[in-house]
Amino acid sequence: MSFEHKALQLDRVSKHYGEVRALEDVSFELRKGEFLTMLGPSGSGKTTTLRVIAGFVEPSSGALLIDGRDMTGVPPQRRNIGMMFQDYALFPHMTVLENVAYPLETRGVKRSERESRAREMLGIVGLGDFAKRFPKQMSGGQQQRVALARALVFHPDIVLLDEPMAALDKKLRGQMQIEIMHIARKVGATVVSVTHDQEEALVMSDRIAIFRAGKLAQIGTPQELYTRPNSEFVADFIGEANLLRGTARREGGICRLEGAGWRASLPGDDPRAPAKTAAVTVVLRPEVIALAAEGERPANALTGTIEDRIYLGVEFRLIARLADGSAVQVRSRDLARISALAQGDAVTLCWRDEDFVVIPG
Ligand SMILES: Nc1ncnc2c1ncn2[C@@H]1O[C@H](COP(=O)(O)OP(=O)(O)OP(=O)(O)O)[C@@H](O)[C@H]1O
Repeated sequence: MSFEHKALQLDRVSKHYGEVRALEDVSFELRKGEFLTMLGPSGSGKTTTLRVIAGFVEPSSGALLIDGRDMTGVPPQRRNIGMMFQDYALFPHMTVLENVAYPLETRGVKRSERESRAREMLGIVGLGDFAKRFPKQMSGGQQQRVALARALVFHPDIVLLDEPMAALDKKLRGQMQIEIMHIARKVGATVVSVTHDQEEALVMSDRIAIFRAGKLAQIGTPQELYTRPNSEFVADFIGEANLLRGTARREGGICRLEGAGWRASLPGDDPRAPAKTAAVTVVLRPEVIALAAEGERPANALTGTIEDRIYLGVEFRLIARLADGSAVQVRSRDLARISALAQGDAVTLCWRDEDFVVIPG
């Protein structure tokens, strides 16, 4: 067994402001070098979690450990944490090099070493030639990389990013997401980021933590959250999801699932199969649904009528209306067959056993 410390551990952390439960029993751990993004609706507890880690907010209960050390009572300046916030607030009267060297100065590193380390970090963020400039002579993306260099230069245990891309335009944001991820990986930084941007979370993160009303709804790799969401909330929050309501019941060794206009089945020993008759919601991503072949009677199927068919170049978006009036979204590259369909046509759609998620209720 390895005794290496986790870079970060939150153990049942809660934060209450009077009646407001900003955080409730939040627990997770990060390995060294891991990149975690916190995602969730406004007011769900992301910023509070970031502040608890930084030490600006003391938890009401629970424990926070950084590199195995309990942080209770340790003030922010005594935690070895780098931060890059929305307004990355570079010092306007200092050169780029002085900005990056600043955290080393406050930590008592001597001048010659400060300068060489700041230069090295500027090289890593691709700004080796900009040391003598002032922030206002740099573009938004460059300024942001200076801020990142400043957050990383003192080899922090953890780097906190709060909406790091919010001030950038969409195109630059996409580039910077990849760049920041690469730089963090290169220096082996353990990163906790907060964003409202789902795509940003998917692009940058080793794992994503989804928050809902102060609680951790689910934490996992982007693929795990997308393919195995544990709730309707997570299914809806990451990507698009069709939610089919129905009932599951046992029939011999098989679990049959059924609702208005759809049916599916699972082997009885499949972990997704409920043990006894229960209300269920089936989650189907639009791209796992296909048109059934002529005359086929698939085990996992839904029948409906075509309501709309939208051509998007590489694929079609199909909207089918089920018997109970609910709509199902399909994304398909079966261009030839879908082109032949018209509004109001009856269709049978199908999907593979491994491509659906069953959620109780
Ligand atoms: N100092 C405070 N006093 C009282 N309530 C607070 C305080 N700080 C946060 N809260 C409340 O705690 C809850 C969680 O807030 P938090 O800022 O962590 O959410 P968030 O997920 O970061 O939201 P956003 O995406 O809008 O930034 C909210 O209901 C908020 O109003």
